[in-house]
Amino acid sequence: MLTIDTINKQFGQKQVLRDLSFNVRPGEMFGFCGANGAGKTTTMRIILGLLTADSGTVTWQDTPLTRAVRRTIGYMPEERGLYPKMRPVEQLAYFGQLHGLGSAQATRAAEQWLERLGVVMGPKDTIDKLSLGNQQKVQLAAALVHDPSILVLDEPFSGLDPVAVDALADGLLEKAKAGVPVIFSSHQLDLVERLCDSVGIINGGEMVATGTVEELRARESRKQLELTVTGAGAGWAAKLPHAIGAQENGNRALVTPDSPESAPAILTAAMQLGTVEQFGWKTPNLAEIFRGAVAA
Ligand SMILES: Nc1ncnc2c1ncn2[C@@H]1O[C@H](COP(=O)(O)OP(=O)(O)OP(=O)(O)O)[C@@H](O)[C@H]1O
Repeated sequence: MLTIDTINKQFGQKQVLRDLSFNVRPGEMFGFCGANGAGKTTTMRIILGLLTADSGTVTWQDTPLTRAVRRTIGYMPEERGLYPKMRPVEQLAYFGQLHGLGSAQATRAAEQWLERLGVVMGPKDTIDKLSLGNQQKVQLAAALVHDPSILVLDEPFSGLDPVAVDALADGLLEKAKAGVPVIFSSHQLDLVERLCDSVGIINGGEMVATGTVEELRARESRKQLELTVTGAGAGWAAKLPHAIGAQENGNRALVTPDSPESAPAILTAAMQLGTVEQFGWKTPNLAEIFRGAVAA
């Protein structure tokens, strides 16, 4: 298991990470979410050993990460670092060899990942001739080419077209299935919700929520009621008792009760206003869970 335990990091006077902890098991996809500047990249750099934490530890299988283990991590940095005048296959094969692959094996892996991620290029194109999205795919291939034992990817999906998103998602799921722990940061919460076994939400350098999407959902559930009421007339939702918030949209409304126990009273009142077609707790999606967690 990859364990990030009580990490703290300060830049100058600014505390950027505060007692940050989370685990990622072999084979687990961990979605790392947080607003801009929340501390995701800093955390990933500490995992990679590119930055040193002021306190706290990063361990893999209960042992502090050595240089040798860190060499087996597939890392996609936020700032992309490719050699613009190299051809993608040469670049990737070079990275593969730096990580210990033989020359033929590295070239074969490079070609496979370029094809798999659908990099569109001419046979002689150097990296600077590729579109930004295709350069991004080459950068991703660089993290994957050496068959990493851990994957740490900083916003790997940003800027990719939907076909490339699916190709990368398949590639990551395959790695996870093979037992690799995969951490990726993303602002695309629908994608995180679809792909990840577990999620961490960081806010101001603190982990404010971790768990499976289902666990986070359970914590956020029973907060909003969804109602459909016909024949009640405009402004009906505002007339409901025990509501501290109501968004009405025609026959439908989202109502925030003052407490979960107020739901029956709200239902009774709605039945007096019109015909209740539908009534129940709203299932929050990850974006709503995220907003709730960072606002708390
Ligand atoms: N080298 C540095 N020196 C000073 N401050 C830094 C440095 N690196 C990051 N920071 C600050 O640390 C905080 C966390 O930044 P970080 O890049 O980790 O956030 P992030 O969650 O990855 O954001 P984003 O989603 O925008 O990429 C920010 O306030 C940033 O300005």
